[in-house]
Amino acid sequence: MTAPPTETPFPETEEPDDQRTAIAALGHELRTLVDATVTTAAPTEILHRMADEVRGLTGQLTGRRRRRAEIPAVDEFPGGVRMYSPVTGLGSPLAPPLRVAPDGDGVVGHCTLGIAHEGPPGYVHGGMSAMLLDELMGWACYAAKSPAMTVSLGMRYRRPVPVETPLRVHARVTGTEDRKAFVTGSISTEETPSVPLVTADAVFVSPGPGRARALFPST
Ligand SMILES: CCCCCCCCCC(=O)SCCNC(=O)CCNC(=O)[C@H](O)C(C)(C)COP(=O)(O)OP(=O)(O)OC[C@H]1O[C@@H](n2cnc3c(N)ncnc32)[C@H](O)[C@@H]1OP(=O)(O)O
Repeated sequence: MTAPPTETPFPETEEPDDQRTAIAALGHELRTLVDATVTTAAPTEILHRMADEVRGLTGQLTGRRRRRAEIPAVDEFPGGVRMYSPVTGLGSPLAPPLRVAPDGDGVVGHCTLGIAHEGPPGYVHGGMSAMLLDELMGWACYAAKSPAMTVSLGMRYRRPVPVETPLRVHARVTGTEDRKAFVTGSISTEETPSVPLVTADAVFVSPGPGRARALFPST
């Protein structure tokens, strides 16, 4: 039977910025590895050797720093840095990562998706498009001073989204009603931002105070 993972907090002497730099450096190398893994033509003996070597490397990432729902010390939640977000996290091997900035009355995100995010050959998986938009629409709610969670998300896939192509994602809150925010979003290429490839409409709801405490006890 496997022993339960031990808690290994960051040493208290480490500055969050130093931790973030190291986390981002590892995230970058892991994303590069993921990209190489899904595009390699290396022979099977190399793949077997790599599997052994990666297993050895994984063994060096000892301990377990986080319990479920615990917010990492390097994060600012809600609305700030999230090092391990699967969308924006510089430390996540899963994230593109999406770079987010304010844009007029909404927010804009920039990223390039790779072959690891492919659905139809040469084009982005529809679930990835939904994930980018869901996240950025959440940022639009936060920018509108109303941190909220998605309760419904409608997607319209108009044209396929190309991989290995710089993308522009946009989102803004179009209206509010009590704790509800109505949000729209779109994905286009950076080259042709006026042509939306995917559009989305969503409803977000800010959890009431009691609900928020129950959902996010670490805040
Ligand atoms: C807080 C910051 C978080 C930032 C993270 C950003 C991450 C990116 C976005 C995500 O991926 S979030 C993850 C996916 N979403 C979820 O897991 C949410 C699951 N849903 C819930 O946990 C609860 O619905 C929620 C906490 C959001 C709200 O529960 P509450 O108990 O506080 O609210 P309530 O159920 O009373 O609903 C409030 C209002 O919203 C309305 N509503 C609920 N679901 C709806 C729906 N599907 N469509 C339209 N309206 C809806 C509901 O009718 C009501 O309207 P009225 O006040 O007019 O009656």
